Amino acid sequence: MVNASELPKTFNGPIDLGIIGGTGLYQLDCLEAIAVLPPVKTPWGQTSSPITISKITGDSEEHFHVAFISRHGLHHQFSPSTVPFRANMAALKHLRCKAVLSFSAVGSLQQQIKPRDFVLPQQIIDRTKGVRDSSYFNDIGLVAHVGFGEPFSKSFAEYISKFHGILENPGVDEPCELHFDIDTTVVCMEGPQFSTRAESKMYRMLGGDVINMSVLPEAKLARECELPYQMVCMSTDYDAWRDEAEPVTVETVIGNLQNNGANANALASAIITDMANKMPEFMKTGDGLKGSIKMSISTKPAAMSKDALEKLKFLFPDYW
Ligand SMILES: CSC[C@H]1O[C@H](OP(=O)(O)O)[C@H](O)[C@@H]1O
Ligand SMILES: Nc1ncnc2[nH]cnc12
Repeated sequence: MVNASELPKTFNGPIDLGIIGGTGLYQLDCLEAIAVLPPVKTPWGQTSSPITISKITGDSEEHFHVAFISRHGLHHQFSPSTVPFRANMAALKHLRCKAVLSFSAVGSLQQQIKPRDFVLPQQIIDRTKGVRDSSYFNDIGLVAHVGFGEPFSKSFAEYISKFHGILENPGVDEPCELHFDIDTTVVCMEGPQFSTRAESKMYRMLGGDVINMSVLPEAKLARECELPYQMVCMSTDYDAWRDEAEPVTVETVIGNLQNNGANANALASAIITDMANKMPEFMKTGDGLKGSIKMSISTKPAAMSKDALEKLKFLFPDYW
């Protein structure tokens, strides 16, 4: 394998898929890098990590390009509250990604979602504390309200769920499952501390299935960038709701990261290979999101701030 420092630091063509790796997934070994962009500067700050660009050649010799960002940085230096979420999503949009696939280590709030199972949530409950910058449209002079009733891309989730057979659980009798249902809900808490037992039980009452600290504002920002977005949640623990068991610790999480990482690589590899052979419809059409941001702007053109518009050109060079 070529040393990252010997690879080009620029890449000019459009990227097809953006991938965000979370805890324990700081790179995707299934991908061979062709360029490594140093942390990208955006109007919302610098990305949390360099962006690794990879090229996959499909059956028809067409090239498919992937950009990978490590959410917490290559050395896990950004806590969930300090991840530069706006910069990360803006960089993927600027690179002209057509969709974003995100990975996250989560706690399970349901008995049937075992540690090492994967989950494709379709709903979110927001338990963050308002300390994260969660919009590109919160400045004076450019206000927009995007629809967020269905925060994930159902088409993308359906596409991913085709590959459920890929997950392995070596040395354990029970197979790893891929859970996907229209009501499956991820709770996003602020952290960095884990939940109390009482909170964990409350999240179950609210209808939570899994819990993490990072789906927000990532999913909101993807929506504001008109990007189809799906998070693959990888269960590492049973959080704190089970009275008979010790509440989650980081050791429990780490204990399951290795298997989850291997399955994440296998799943990503299958998805990318399939996409390289035939681009899925939701990526070709934009999954109904194309042009949505223009319709969501409330500010009258005469009152729009030049500064705000200038920043947004980074995301939407053709809109204003
Ligand atoms: C180390 S456990 C808590 C940590 O793990 C998850 O990270 P990510 O979503 O980036 O995989 C969770 O959201 C917390 O940030
Ligand atoms: N129990 C938990 N709560 C929040 N984030 C997590 N990430 C992994 N396990 C978690």
